[in-house]
Amino acid sequence: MSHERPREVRSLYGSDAPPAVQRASLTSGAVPVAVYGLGKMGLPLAAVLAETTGNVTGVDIDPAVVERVSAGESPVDGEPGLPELVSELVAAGDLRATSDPVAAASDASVHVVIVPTVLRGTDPDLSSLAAAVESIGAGLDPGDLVLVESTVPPGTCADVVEPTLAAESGLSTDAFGLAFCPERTKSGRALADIRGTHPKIVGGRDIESTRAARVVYEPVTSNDVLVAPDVTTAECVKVFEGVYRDVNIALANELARLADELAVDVNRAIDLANTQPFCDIHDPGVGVGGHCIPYYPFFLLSRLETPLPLTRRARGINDAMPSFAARTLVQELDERGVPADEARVLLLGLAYRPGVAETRKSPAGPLATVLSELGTTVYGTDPVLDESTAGEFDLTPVALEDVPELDLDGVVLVTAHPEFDGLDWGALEELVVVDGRDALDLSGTDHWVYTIGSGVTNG
Ligand SMILES: NC(=O)c1ccc[n+]([C@@H]2O[C@H](COP(=O)([O-])OP(=O)(O)OC[C@H]3O[C@@H](n4cnc5c(N)ncnc54)[C@H](O)[C@@H]3O)[C@@H](O)[C@H]2O)c1
Ligand SMILES: CC(=O)N[C@@H]1[C@@H](OP(=O)(O)OP(=O)(O)OC[C@H]2O[C@@H](n3ccc(=O)[nH]c3=O)[C@H](O)[C@@H]2O)O[C@H](CO)[C@@H](O)[C@@H]1O
Repeated sequence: MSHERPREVRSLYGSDAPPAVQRASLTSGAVPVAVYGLGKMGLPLAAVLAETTGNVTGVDIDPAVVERVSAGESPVDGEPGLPELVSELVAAGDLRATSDPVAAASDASVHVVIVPTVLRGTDPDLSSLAAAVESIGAGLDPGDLVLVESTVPPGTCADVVEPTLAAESGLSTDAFGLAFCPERTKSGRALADIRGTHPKIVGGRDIESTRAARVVYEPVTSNDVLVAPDVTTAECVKVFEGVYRDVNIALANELARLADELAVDVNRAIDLANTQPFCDIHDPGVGVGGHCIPYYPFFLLSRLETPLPLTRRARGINDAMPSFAARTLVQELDERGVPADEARVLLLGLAYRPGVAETRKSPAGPLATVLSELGTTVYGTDPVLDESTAGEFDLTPVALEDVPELDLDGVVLVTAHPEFDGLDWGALEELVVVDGRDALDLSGTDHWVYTIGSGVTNG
């Protein structure tokens, strides 16, 4: 009896092999995959793709990242399961790393781009994306598929990625596939999110690109793969999610300002309003930080002619929250006879979100600056940051265990890390506290407490 070997394909775009053969080729490693960018999101993505296909080359321009991944180590901290997974995959030969993007691009037939788009001022800087795409173009073959996961301004795939790939490869645009497939992960949950917390969105430059992108992601996610009508719509999905969040939080912050005039606890009003299924007002707070939400509005604002007054105003409202917190603190200190230039104030939590060692756009930055400019002595403590990172701000970093030794007048809770639950507030001298996250219950202490959204909650 003769056993015919199942036909294998090496590339997916334009393949007329049966879907089962294409899927089996991907999951058996016959379709080589390259992932460009091995950062906080790129490495988890490369790992999940390697787990699915057994044949992934990760590319990074940082030689230290390549060296560590090649040694089976994870340079990314704070992602449960990632160190073990990288170690296993590298030992098995399923995941490799290189700093030679053109060699990786020549070997691979599926190329996944997950490099960052940062802002220069308020302008999106596409230089990392352009560099990665140029390298891919230099190694691009007919039948290859390029999948962009990096969040980008809508229009980037059509205006930048496709022409660059065509120019660098010398191929006509119908020889290769291109789809935008946004990363929908949250730091600290990357592996679980990539494996299927949310539906995966794919939007191809043409129907064939969308089809080929589905072949890649269907075995990766346990969730649905949803098709966007085109590549630019898929780009909008990710940016719109971020803008929605920013605008919604701005509404919450605006409503929070009513607490004093109306003498109501706006936080509780929001909680109760949200029991109606059509209402989902987010949480007011001391500000909106991180590497995503404060940036994405500018992916629209800086590139499009249509005025977007709501989006722009929301950014301004959220950016004004650190000053509001500082003003509230300084006013109360002043009423107690402690002028700003004699006050000693501690910022609790400098990272932008609990449990994530990231400080970009953290409200702690402007808060520390505003207070320092008033002559206040500012300290900061954060259990997830090392001293040099905490020292990036206009403040003196202190370890959490040394907080009781400080002779403080005021505290602002910026980020409610769970480690702060252990603070013995009763042992601290009477303080002015601004709770920027509706996270403290200091009833039973002598501290005067102003909670953003609730007003004076103790004192
Ligand atoms: N971090 C998140 O929570 C998150 C969530 C969703 C989406 N995203 C999106 O994912 C993308 C990547 O974000 P991240 O947090 O992983 O970034 P990161 O800053 O942690 O890592 C980026 C990596 O890319 C590398 N790099 C830069 N230019 C390169 C190039 N030309 N070729 C190869 N490697 C290059 C850098 O050396 C770095 O290791 C961004 O577009 C971001 O918007 C991030
Ligand atoms: C829906 C969601 O989870 N999206 C995530 C988001 O993740 P993130 O890590 O940026 O975290 P967020 O929770 O959005 O917080 C940002 C800042 O807003 C403050 N905030 C938050 C909620 C609120 O009601 N009131 C607030 O004031 C908070 O303190 C912090 O400073 O962006 C990623 C990249 O696109 C996404 O991938 C990821 O899905």
